[in-house]
Amino acid sequence: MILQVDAGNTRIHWRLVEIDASQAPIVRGRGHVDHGTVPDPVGREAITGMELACVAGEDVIDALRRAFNGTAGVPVLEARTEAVACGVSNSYAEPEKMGVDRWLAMIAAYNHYPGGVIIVDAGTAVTVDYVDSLGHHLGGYILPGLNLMAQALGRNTARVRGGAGDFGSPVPGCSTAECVNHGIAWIWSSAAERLRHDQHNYGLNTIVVTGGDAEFMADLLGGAAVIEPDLVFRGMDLVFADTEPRSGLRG
Ligand SMILES: Nc1ncnc2c1ncn2[C@@H]1O[C@H](COP(=O)(O)OP(=O)(O)OP(=O)(O)O)[C@@H](O)[C@H]1O
Ligand SMILES: CC(C)(CO)[C@@H](O)C(=O)NCCC(=O)O
Ligand SMILES: [K+]
Repeated sequence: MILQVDAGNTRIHWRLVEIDASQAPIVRGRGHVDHGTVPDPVGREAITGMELACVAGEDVIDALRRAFNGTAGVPVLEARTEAVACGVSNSYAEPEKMGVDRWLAMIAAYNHYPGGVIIVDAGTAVTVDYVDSLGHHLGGYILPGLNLMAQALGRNTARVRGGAGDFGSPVPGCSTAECVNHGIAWIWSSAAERLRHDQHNYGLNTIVVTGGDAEFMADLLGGAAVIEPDLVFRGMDLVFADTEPRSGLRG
């Protein structure tokens, strides 16, 4: 079995994947980056490889490497952003500067949704990427995530405090908490309109949404979006398809 780990800036997500024809996910879990959580799935001895995608700090990568190389002795493959992979070509002049979560999500989305795709990853930050029907990354956006917007307001003002994470609807707010929360809903509903506009303009078939706030974003996009929680992991499935131990066991 392969342990896949996606380490973001807020949370670490992981899943165990069977290496047979099905390559089916078996168990999954998540932990908080702050707590230095290292995935500890049942039957660690059954893990024959680890695949890692990390946009968190080097300390997080080191902790994961130590935990698995050290105690389990399994090979650790770390995904890197490249200029070209699995049909997708990167628009960055310096591809290694692009977060590998974005890159893997683009690869998975392009390979599963033909005809051009917009990828929205609503995590700590919200990233938006456009990939056309030929696999060309047209470019993207990096925005503060929903919680980050509320936190930034709270941190930099004396009297503005958000509510409890329920952003509600974009109607005008009538209290500080409502003004903050509805403001966030309002900004993102405008962004959703913009996304649908760009989708049409650039001729992209599908909008795929992933990340901790995927449902919130998909609601704003109405029927226009597909929620795909495992986009980063599915990108790993593709970029690591020909590496050990996957390739060996597939025969
Ligand atoms: N139980 C939860 N714990 C933490 N965040 C949550 C939770 N439920 C929803 N969220 C939302 O999910 C966001 C984090 O998304 P995600 O888990 O994709 O983070 P991440 O992978 O660390 O992000 P990134 O990849 O941008 O660093 C938070 O900003 C928050 O708005
Ligand atoms: C933007 C985030 C934080 C989203 O997780 C990540 O992809 C990242 O750290 N990116 C590096 C900068 C870039 O992608 O251009
Ligand atoms: K993420």
